[in-house]
Amino acid sequence: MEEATGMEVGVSLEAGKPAAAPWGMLYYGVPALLVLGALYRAAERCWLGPRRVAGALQGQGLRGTAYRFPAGDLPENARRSKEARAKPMPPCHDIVPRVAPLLQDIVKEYGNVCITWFGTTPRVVIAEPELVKDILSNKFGHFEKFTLKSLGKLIALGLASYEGEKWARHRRILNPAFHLEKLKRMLPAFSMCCSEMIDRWDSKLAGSDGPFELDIWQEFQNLTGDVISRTAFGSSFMEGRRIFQLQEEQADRIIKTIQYIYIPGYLYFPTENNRRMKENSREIEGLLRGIIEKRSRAVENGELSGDDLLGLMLKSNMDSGEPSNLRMSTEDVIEECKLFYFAGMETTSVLLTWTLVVLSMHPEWQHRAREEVLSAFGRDKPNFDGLSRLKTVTMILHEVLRLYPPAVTLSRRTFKEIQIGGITYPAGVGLELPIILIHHNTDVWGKDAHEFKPERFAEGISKATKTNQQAFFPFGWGPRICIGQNFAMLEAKMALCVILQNFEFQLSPSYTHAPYASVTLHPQHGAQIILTRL
Ligand code: HEM
Repeated sequence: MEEATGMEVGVSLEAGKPAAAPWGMLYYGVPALLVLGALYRAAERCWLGPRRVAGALQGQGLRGTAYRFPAGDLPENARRSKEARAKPMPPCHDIVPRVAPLLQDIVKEYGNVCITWFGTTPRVVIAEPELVKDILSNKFGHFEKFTLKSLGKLIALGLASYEGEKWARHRRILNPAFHLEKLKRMLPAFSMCCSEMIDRWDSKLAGSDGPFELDIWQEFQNLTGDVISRTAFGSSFMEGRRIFQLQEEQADRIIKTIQYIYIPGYLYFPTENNRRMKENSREIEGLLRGIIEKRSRAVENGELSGDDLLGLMLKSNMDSGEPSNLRMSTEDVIEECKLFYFAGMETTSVLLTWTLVVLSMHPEWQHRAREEVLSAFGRDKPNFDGLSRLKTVTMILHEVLRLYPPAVTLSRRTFKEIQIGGITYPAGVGLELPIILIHHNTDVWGKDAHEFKPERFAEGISKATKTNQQAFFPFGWGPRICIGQNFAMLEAKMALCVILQNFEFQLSPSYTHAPYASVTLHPQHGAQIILTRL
């Protein structure tokens, strides 16, 4: 079979006339130009653009890793993390070499501000607390969040991923739901979930008083899942639970995907994992739509909206004074509800898990915390004012958040050209803010930075560092600081108080200390604790 030529096409188009040379040029020329254009765009995206940006930064003295086509440092990071995960670590709090081995080495070699490669994109690591604070403060709107929108849609968009006016509007609407006054009204829900957890633990005793072993990582995921289902959806608690179970599966599937995300269109590949993620996403959205539409009708009819996050959000949306086209739509509310789970459930269970592990390693602090709790509440249910006054418990939680920050790193991107620490960054540069490295920096926290010393927080957060500088960012900083931080601290205090009132705990011989960074800072092999009834 002969190859088609431009002439033949010319003949067919021109009804028998001999084809002229321009038709042949058109036939070959247009596709060739299209292919060249696509190749140029790909080269610009994967090679020329990144090299230009990196060159501009290196020209100002920034050092870092060399670009390796096409995935940058991602494969090396995956390899180093896998290697670190293969070995447990001694039961101490110097966890950075295990949790972020490559990041630690890069910063050691190239300094606190240095270049790494996230796939084809240069990313500057900024491990200087003052610079991190400036970036997160975002005074002049020079930074935006670095989110992968395609993945975001499968997990949750919502407040955490928006920018500009949309973010400001959603933050205004959501803020009232997290006011202390509203949280106070959620306390009975926190308390009920904690009591149910204690009842579950008691049922494991099966009539004996003897010690028993539990994986508290699982227990706290159940607890915080219950708390967020109850506080987000109130009476629709059981449907909420189903939604959050699906969300949990979704999170596991996303983690499997993330290492391939630099491959263009990877999410559209017909893999089993991709198919299940899309199915889950549809089911979650369908269930949420049902709950939201029912509740929206009730709010519009002036019925009680309820004290749960959904009701408060719908009420605040209706009272916002915004014209109806600027209020949150059902789609918007769906994304915010999905986000509550991701932002609020896992982070708090991580905090509680490491708190029990650390208090098992440091029984003297467990004892001090119990004394404080018993003198504040005896065996009664903890109340809002009492919880707000706890000093030792707060110091302990802060020290755990410092050593084991649930969100290990934060990221941003320059939106406009900007100077940071004497370096001019063009627009579009990714920034990685390694909270865990800053929290473990001996120059900032002193030689004992890797030790558990809650007393460093005795005079408050601002006096906790050696240098008196702000270097404690477990909830972020600036306008995008965690909207749920008071919610999380209240929930963690309530759970810890109830546990201290009822049980003494220590590490099980089967426990292996193995923190690792998944979406948040997980215990790789669970957290087996032995509990003894008091
Ligand atoms: C110990 C528990 C928690 C930790 C450590 C934590 C940590 C964080 C951090 C570091 C950020 C800032 C992210 C950034 O700047 O890129 C953030 C934002 C956020 N958190 Fe939390 N969080 C916790 C609990 C919660 C809870 C309980 C909720 C809700 C029920 C929540 C909802 C959010 C939301 C909606 C945002 C986005 C705020 C915005 O962009 O305006 N978080 N969280």
